[in-house]
Amino acid sequence: MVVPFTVALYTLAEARAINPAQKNRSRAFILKEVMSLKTITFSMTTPLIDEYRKKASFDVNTLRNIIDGEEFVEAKPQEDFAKALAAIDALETFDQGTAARYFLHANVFGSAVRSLGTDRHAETLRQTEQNEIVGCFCLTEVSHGSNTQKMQTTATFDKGEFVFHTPNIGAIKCWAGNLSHSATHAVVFAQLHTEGRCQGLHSFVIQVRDMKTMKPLPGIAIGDMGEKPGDWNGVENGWMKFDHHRAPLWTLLNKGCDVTPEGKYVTSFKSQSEKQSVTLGTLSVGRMGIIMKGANACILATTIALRYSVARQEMPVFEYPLQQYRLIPYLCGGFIIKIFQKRFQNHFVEYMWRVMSGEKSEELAEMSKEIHALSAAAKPVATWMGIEALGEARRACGGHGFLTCSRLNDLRESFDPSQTYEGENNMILQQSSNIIFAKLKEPHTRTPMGTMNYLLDTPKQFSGFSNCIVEDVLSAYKYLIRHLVKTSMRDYEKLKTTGKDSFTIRNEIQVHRAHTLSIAYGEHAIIQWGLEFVRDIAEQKSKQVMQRVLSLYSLFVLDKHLATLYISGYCSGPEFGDGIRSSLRLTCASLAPDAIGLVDVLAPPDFILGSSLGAEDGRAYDRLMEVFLKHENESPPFQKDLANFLAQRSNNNSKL
Ligand SMILES: Cc1cc2nc3c(=O)[nH]c(=O)nc-3n(C[C@H](O)[C@H](O)[C@H](O)COP(=O)(O)OP(=O)(O)OC[C@H]3O[C@@H](n4cnc5c(N)ncnc54)[C@H](O)[C@@H]3O)c2cc1C
Repeated sequence: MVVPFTVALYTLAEARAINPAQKNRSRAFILKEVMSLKTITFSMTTPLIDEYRKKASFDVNTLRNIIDGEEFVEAKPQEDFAKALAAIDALETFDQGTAARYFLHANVFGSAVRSLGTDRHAETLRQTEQNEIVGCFCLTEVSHGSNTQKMQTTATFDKGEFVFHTPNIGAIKCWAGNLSHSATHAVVFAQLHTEGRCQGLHSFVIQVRDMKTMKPLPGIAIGDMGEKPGDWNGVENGWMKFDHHRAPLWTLLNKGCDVTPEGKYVTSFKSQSEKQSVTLGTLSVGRMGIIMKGANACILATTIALRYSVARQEMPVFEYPLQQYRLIPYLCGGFIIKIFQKRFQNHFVEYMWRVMSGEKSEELAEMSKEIHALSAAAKPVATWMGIEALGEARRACGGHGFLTCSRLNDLRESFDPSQTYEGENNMILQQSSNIIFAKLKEPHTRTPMGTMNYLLDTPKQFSGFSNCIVEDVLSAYKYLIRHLVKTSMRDYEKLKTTGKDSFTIRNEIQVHRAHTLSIAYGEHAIIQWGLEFVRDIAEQKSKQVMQRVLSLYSLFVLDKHLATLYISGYCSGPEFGDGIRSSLRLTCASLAPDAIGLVDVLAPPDFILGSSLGAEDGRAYDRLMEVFLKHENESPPFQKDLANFLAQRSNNNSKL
């Protein structure tokens, strides 16, 4: 059974409850089709694409079950959470807007209340889970997004209540999905003022609309931010302005801190930064989900472009090695990022389970930091690859790729903001490197998920290739990461002597240093977990093809670091660089016969893919003609005027 699609029922039912029909496509229809996926068969109507199917060295159904099967979602005790995430994964290949709305309500709003609140928020949580209320998440303000410390909305203790206020235009909350028309409740981040001083950024869960009239409560103004491209138009990204809005004390999400009825601030956090990192740690949930968007973007892009490439006659353009090189690595990226995200999600579900069970161990605190570092590194790595894949796929389909019916431009627009929300990619990479630097000050770097275990090792320089190219790639990454840690820290220490503050110094060591370090850390973890997954595959043909899929992904991402590897002294002379690049070309060519089979493993059914170029029967031209013929309108009125104008011009010219 294929987990993500069969469990779509769960999400679709839930999502429909909170999402007004934004589109004409019927979700009930999708659901019916989705449920029939278990018995999916190919229609075999075009000899050309079927010839390519026959070239696959593995069985598509077997590999599909290995990659996407039920056994892949291991988190049995927390099945509902895992299923909900899997269902969102399925849903967003069809419509990111609906998926985002549901995710924001159930996972971002819900998780914030669950992880930052306490028993007194149990009723809000129950209402969220039962869809009795609709939630949104309000962090960003008009003049501040990435720099969360500078948020200006205030929540001031006054006579046993909090008074929420927006001091200026720049402090208006904005971008919150679900807010414009639907949200009844919001998690709001505001500077908490009590005992005559600001206690820093805190989170609150407040009601924002009357449940019956759906009008904003007194002291709250809400509006919509206007049109956006792609699926995001239906997401209701809204703005909210407070004018001395009063809310009860229990609205403070009070894990680790509270305000007494007398207005006294109490906290068990040792420092502001500890509190800040716990408060914002809730964003990891969103980031983890967004990693899957990177995989989905790669899968949708290459499904469309590779199927079209084999249909593009006379000689299919697929046969050009450059065309293969432009697409197959992204297909491999789709597989490997998906594998990584599923494992990460299993860890995360386990972590959440332990937190909810009340565990307070040092190991759990370590895990929280590691989840934060890894999600902040892997989200940029995955989403950048996904957006690149969609751009390359659009170009690889030539002019027809530009047509709306290819869906590639729509997809690119819809996936684009994944680079920005839940932490702008470049910004959150800083969080990842900061955690790595802090970890390096400890006596050992062993971590619960094992992604930092190697940080204190002394990696060796390149001395020749082994018989496992992925291991070779991992060795190069370890050296690269060590080099980037050393150079970043060296520059940090140097800048410290100039008297600059740590915020400035951290910003100044990003280019070619900490920024690249976080990317390399994320890529290393993705490859390492991919290797462990592939090693465990028992069925030989699937294992062999997945070894090549992993090799190609690993070589493709490492290739981008060659210059830094040479600068670092890891290698000299052409052997290493030539070796990596020739392996890259050879592995890509070796995967060409398997490419269409691999696409079939992860491709959604046609009605979800929604592309004339990428349909599974390979009849791209017939489908294009269907679209062309739909636009064969009655003659437009201006044609008559045009004919008159042309006749007049011709008369005038003949008189000259
Ligand atoms: C479709 C969409 C949905 C969203 N949904 C929500 C939501 O539901 N709730 C919510 O609260 N927010 C939401 N957001 C807002 C989003 O989280 C912010 O846009 C994001 O955090 C970036 O903040 P910003 O837009 O203020 O950019 P800025 O912080 O102004 O950044 C602008 C640019 O400057 C760079 N920059 C900033 N600081 C630094 C630095 N120190 N060093 C180097 N470069 C820097 C950034 O990398 C970025 O490229 C959404 C955004 C989008 C596009």
